[in-house]
Amino acid sequence: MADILQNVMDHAVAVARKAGEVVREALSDDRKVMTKSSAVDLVTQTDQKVEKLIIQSVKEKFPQHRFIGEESVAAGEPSILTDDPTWIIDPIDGTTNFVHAFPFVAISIGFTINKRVEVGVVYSCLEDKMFTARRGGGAFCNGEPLQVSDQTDVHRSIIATEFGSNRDPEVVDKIFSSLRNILSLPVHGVRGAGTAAVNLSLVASGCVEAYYEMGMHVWDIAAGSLLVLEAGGIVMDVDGGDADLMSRRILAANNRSVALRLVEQIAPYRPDRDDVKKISGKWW
Ligand SMILES: O=P([O-])([O-])O[C@@H]1[C@H](O)[C@H](O)[C@@H](O)[C@H](O)[C@H]1O
Ligand SMILES: [Mg+2]
Ligand SMILES: [Mg+2]
Repeated sequence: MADILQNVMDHAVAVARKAGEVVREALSDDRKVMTKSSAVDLVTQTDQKVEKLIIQSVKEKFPQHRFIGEESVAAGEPSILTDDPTWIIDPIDGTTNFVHAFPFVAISIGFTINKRVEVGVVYSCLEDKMFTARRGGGAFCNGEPLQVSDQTDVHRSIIATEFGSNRDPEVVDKIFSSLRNILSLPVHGVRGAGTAAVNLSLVASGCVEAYYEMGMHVWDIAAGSLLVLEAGGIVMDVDGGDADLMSRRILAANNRSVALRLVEQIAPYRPDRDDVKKISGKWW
């Protein structure tokens, strides 16, 4: 098992680096923008090209492994997590940033066995930061070990979150209700990098104390959640319950005391799960 996981890690890092090159080059091209679940859920040909590149390369090396890839799911592939070895891929996390050349864009690759993330690689390709984690083996950025912040007081914390791409009025109300509660605690600040994977790497790096979101997908958080755990942090549901990769809800924090103060402030809602087939023939 140990050797397999090392091979997986090495391959994930190599292919993420290659994908990052493609993304960086594409920044100088015209970016034709298409939409998916809503008018602000963007996708480009580069997202699709990079996902193909990653899946093809992994298939050659690990022909038995399964995949859950953001753009494959958008094209109709199922998004079901099984006990089999599975690569969970977000070819461009931060597509809106990519479209606008806002400088945080990541390739996120998580690898699960028995539905548990064993390897996580987040390549923040415009910063050239390669974040890596193996379960039980620590978290690293460009080879340097990561450690979450030791702040226990939420009032002295920075909290990361995102607005996502769901503009239903009830969802927007919940987002603002959580934000108002958290800002008024008060906290030192609220930030959002525009990519869930980078937000998680910021928690792992100790630059922000926590990140929460509802509505993101398993490919946004699979790799980054392991970074946080391996840097000494915790990952849970936004209501304080157990984390569930497919629930589209996450609260990742440096420690339990900060996390539980946030649980009290977050107005929760339940997006459709990643593993629930909503419309026949389409997995959203
Ligand atoms: O679409 P994408 O750019 O891969 O991923 C999105 C980003 O992570 C964004 O920060 C988050 O708010 C969304 O929920 C994600 O879907
Ligand atoms: Mg994403
Ligand atoms: Mg993406």
